[in-house]
Amino acid sequence: MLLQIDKILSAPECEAIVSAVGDPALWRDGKETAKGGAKSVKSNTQAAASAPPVKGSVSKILDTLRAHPVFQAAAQPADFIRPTINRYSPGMSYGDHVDAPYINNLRTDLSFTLFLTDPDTYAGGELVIDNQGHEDRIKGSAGSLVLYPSSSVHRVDEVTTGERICCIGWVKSRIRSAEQRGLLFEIEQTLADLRDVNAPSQTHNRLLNVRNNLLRLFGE
Ligand SMILES: O=C(O)CCC(=O)C(=O)O
Ligand SMILES: [Fe+2]
Repeated sequence: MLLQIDKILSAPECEAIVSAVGDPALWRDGKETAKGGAKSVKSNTQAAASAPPVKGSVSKILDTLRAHPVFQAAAQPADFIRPTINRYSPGMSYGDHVDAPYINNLRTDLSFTLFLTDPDTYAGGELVIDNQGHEDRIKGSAGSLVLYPSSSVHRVDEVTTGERICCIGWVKSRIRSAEQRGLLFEIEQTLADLRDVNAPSQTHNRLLNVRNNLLRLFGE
């Protein structure tokens, strides 16, 4: 399942992060963290994770994701893995590749890209995800996020003008099976619908109990 969530961060929050990581001394060659075939097709820069402004920005982003009900329901995060602020300047791209199955000894179930710069400010830079032979091409507004299975072949098309800055990362989910995670997400959305129509609390609680018991059954 590919999911886009809008307005995870506001425009001023995105601008604040982009300016916090603006010092050129913070940026490293993205090849440093790529493995195998991905290394040869990766051309971007990444903000040094240990630098205080980068740490602060990433921790704000992770706090926001943990508190976001739709992200939480769709990803069921057990761990966030190597969240990274990346940047594509003109001429940079990341060709077709697959992400490593384990990063820092944690299984990568889901990948995310949180766009920090507005799509009007750069040309190119689409995130292109293979979806059973069909290509999903995503260029989100600043503050929006795309969540996709880490098992998909994907790439970032060349940026030709401007700068594409994003926070990317991986999630180890409490629910390993994408099918089970998808069913739980459907239930979660139905719970939200029941709340919207002020369904009797007994009805809501019964479905909530099914959700909770499936979490116990499917969770690791
Ligand atoms: O920048 C992106 O949207 C994705 C980057 C990516 O695929 C990666 O770093 O593995
Ligand atoms: Fe990737």
